Amino acid sequence: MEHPVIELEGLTKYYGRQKVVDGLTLSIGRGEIFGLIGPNGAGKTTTILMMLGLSEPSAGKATVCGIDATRNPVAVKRKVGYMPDSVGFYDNLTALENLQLIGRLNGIAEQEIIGRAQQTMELVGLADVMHKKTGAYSRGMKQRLGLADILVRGPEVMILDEPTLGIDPGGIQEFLDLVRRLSRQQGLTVLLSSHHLHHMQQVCDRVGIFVEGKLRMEGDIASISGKLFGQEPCLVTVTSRESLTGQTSVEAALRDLEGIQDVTVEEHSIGISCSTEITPEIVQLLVGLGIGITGVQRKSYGLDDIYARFFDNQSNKHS
Ligand SMILES: Nc1ncnc2c1ncn2[C@@H]1O[C@H](COP(=O)(O)OP(=O)(O)OP(=O)(O)O)[C@@H](O)[C@H]1O
Repeated sequence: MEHPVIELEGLTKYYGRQKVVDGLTLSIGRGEIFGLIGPNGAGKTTTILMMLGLSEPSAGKATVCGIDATRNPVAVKRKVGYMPDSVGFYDNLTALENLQLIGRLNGIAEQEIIGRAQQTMELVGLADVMHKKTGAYSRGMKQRLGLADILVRGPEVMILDEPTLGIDPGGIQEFLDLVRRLSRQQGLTVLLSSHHLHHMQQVCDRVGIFVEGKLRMEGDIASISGKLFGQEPCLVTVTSRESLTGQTSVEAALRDLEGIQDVTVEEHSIGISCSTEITPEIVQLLVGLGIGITGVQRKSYGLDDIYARFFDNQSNKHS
């Protein structure tokens, strides 16, 4: 990577004798959305705190926007907006007043504050409720206000720790869409931490799987999936309107296709495993045989499979 915005080199943290982060090396590029994925206690928050200069590494280095976070935490703070897993605001002030206060505390010129706060509320989709007291805000609204809190300071990097915690499913989708839109619009680099695989899959350009303080694997979902499941057969399931019971010619014809490994015919479905992607050939053949196809499904491997496979390997190693 040419000019990484976040660069971690051998980052290590001990708490007493417990090694919580273990030689973490990682680069994140400008405008990238990166997901640090790991179970509770993996060391995500500790890593984030070291990136912000709020916790001192036992070894290694965290550089953000070219600044050593440990040596110069104040300069890093100017470049990075951080949203902890629970965001606090003054409940008896309106959202706009809260945001103005944040602007003031961050040294934004008084004549600029109101305009900038209002503009930011529009950006995060809270313009119509900005005069409401934050005590009456839902968790999802507070998370949006958390983004506004970051954006009003004009950062280059956003670090969001478990941002989807406690938001309802519809709210999560909207929140993640918003993060992605903001990142793309403003060229913001985003680091999210989470143990919610599906959420990260929706928003991240690249993810790192982080377990027991170690980065076990990183890349985009497709490349991780390729590494883990590249040798796996393709699994295709075709469902039919008519009963396939006793139609031995269908099975025989499928078995003659190149790349077929196995065929299982049931009453209204055929399960096919193949060594390469030949779904179109399968469909063509079945249509040619006059089968009334009602559905075709190809198993694809997502983050859940990656995670499950990864932990399966882990538990095999430990057993
Ligand atoms: N200040 C501290 N002193 C001692 N141990 C700590 C401290 N902070 C964290 N730990 C321990 O370090 C490990 C990693 O914690 P960390 O909070 O970084 O994990 P995490 O991946 O963010 O998990 P979670 O999702 O639960 O927040 C845990 O075992 C935790 O108990």
